[in-house]
Amino acid sequence: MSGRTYADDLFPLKTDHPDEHMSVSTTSTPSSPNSVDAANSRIHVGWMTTPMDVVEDLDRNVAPYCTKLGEFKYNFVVFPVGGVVRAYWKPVEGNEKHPPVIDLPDVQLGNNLWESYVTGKISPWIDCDSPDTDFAALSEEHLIKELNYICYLGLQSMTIELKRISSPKTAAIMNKWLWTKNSRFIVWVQLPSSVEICADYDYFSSSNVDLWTIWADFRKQCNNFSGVYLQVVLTISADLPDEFMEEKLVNRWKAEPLAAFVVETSAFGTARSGEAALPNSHISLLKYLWTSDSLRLVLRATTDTHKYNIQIKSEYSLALRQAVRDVHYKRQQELDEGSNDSSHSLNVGEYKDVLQAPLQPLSENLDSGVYNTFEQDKMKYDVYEAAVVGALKDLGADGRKTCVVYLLGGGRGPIGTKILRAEKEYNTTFRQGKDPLKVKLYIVEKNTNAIVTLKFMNSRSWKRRVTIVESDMRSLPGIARDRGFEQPDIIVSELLGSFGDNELSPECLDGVTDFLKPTTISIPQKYTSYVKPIMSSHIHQTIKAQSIPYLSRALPCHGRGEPELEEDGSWVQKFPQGNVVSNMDQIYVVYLSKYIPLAESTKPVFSFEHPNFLKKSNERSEIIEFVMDRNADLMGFGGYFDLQLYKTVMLSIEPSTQTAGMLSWFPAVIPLRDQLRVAEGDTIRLKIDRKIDEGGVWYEWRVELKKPNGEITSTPLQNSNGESYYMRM
Ligand SMILES: C[S@@+](CC[C@H](N)C(=O)[O-])C[C@H]1O[C@@H](n2cnc3c(N)ncnc32)[C@H](O)[C@@H]1O
Repeated sequence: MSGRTYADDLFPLKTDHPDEHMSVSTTSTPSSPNSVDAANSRIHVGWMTTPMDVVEDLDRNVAPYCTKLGEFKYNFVVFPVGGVVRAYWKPVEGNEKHPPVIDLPDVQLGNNLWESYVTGKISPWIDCDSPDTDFAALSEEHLIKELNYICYLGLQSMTIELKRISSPKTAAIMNKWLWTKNSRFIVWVQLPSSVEICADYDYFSSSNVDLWTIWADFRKQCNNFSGVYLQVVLTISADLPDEFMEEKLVNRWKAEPLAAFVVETSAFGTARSGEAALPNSHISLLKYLWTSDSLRLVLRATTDTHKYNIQIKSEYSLALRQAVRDVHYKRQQELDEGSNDSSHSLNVGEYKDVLQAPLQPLSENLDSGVYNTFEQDKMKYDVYEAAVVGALKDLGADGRKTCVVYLLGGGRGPIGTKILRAEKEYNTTFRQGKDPLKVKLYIVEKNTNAIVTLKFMNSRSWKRRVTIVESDMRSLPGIARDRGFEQPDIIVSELLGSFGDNELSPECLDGVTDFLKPTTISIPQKYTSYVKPIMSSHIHQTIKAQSIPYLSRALPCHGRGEPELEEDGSWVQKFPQGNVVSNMDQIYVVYLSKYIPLAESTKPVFSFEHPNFLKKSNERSEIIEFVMDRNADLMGFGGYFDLQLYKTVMLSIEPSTQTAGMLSWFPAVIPLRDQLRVAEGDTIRLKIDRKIDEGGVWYEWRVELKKPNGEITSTPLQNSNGESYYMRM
């Protein structure tokens, strides 16, 4: 059995092209995982059929046509869905307009081949946004016909090329189709190669437009439909527009559902070897945006050289593969080399762009698996140990013999172990083994299940040195009085979420203030949250699209409401604000991948210092301002924090000071209900409040957008009264 299929015959990958290995980097051997052969099958290069290909009866000879393309190393084809005769019909001015009927017979290819090897192209003459209303109506009618024929053929993907800056009618048809049709295929929206070639381009009125805004408007007109089905394709011609040259503009495509690049043959020059080659600027662009090997490359002939120089077809496909074939491989190698122990034990890749609800360890007891995940982060605990050593050093300078330390919220005890190690480290380093300082350790934990582990640890690892207190720390002052506990010299805690205070560390630690000495040191001493504006239609859609299965309608959620018993006996959590609003008005934890920051640096939001002897309120209200430097869609804000454990000993997930190798906290995301279009020079102001009542804490936020002309608009207030995201005390 050869294992060959009909598809192998259709798109054979092996050729006898003698120059093949010359035109591809000579550094890899065929047996390496990144060899030419591996790249041929891993990187998909397609051929877009154009009028230059048209031969007699092509619409009925798709199979031999594809076989020929396969020999030139193309592994799919972008073919007019109604056939080439219809696709290249030209309406004649003033005449009755009757386009040729769809005539691309399905039985010439197996259904699986239509599915996997053919991307249907909408006939280029179709222009639903034409100012000629009759022609626009005709175009609408025929666009629907072609969409239906794509379904009939069972194609998995199709492409429609935008000819205009503004295509609201085309978008409306696609929007209705995407939202209402059962048969789903991926829609590739192919952008023009520059704004200037658009049919409705006007030098004066189009000055603020770029290719990204053409796409973003189209996506918005399709109500930001899921990027799994609505994707964008960039066209690369000989001249690259500025927005493909400037990094901050190019990187916006990393936040969009980019499907493919259509590279025109006019972009190719000739290498010294005499073969077709792309200019360096084009290669850099492709490399920069090649975020995954699942992206596709499509060759579009804009010249007819290939008719006379058949071999150039393989040169094009090889040059395209060569441009990107190392990118993903090298990136992976770099990641593997740069990763540390913690990242190996926690496979962070699995978490990319996955929404996680922030933990609420105060109101919900954590389980053993979650504690186990925390404990993989060696770095965090090492830094805690260093902070405790620092505090013992300062306190121990007076020669004292004991130091009373309380670990508040001990979990399964990893910081307890570090505190005892810090004692040893301090005695070895600063007391040279003489007059050792003894740490008297108390561990307070309210999770009754974790107490089982703490007691076990005490007998097995800590030689019963630790006093385990099963209690909410806010009751500690009373308990300590009743049981005669000593006041602490040091309190140590780790009650922090991705946005710093969002696991209610301030409220918990304030609860022990009455029990402290004026000299008690708190580790941490201070923490600050930070924000940075971000763009990501993927995360926006993911948050919006969350749904609650019927049987999960009463599971604990994060709003203020409690589940209610229905008349039919089922329980349900009601969201008077609606499910979508409730989704958007929450804070998430996300290992951000498909996003870009819209500012170079973060700005601080809320700070808390401990001990809070002055009993300062933990309510906060801040306005944080950023000036936008490009056209973009603001999706919301990335949230981060840093933690001053003791003096200069810090932990941080704030990007500029991030603790290397620490994985305990992924960034927080504070979303807006809708993506907000901003332009270069606009100012955005995040107005965010931290509010408190007797039952809990919540954030409320909105964004004010100020245009350079002074005009101000505001997004709706989110999470008013903690309806959607309420952190219970
Ligand atoms: C984020 S976990 C950290 C656990 C542990 N220190 C570690 O680093 O692995 C916070 C712990 O504090 C406990 N906790 C939270 N609020 C508390 C409170 N008010 N009183 C006592 N324990 C609390 C939780 O049950 C949880 O075990």
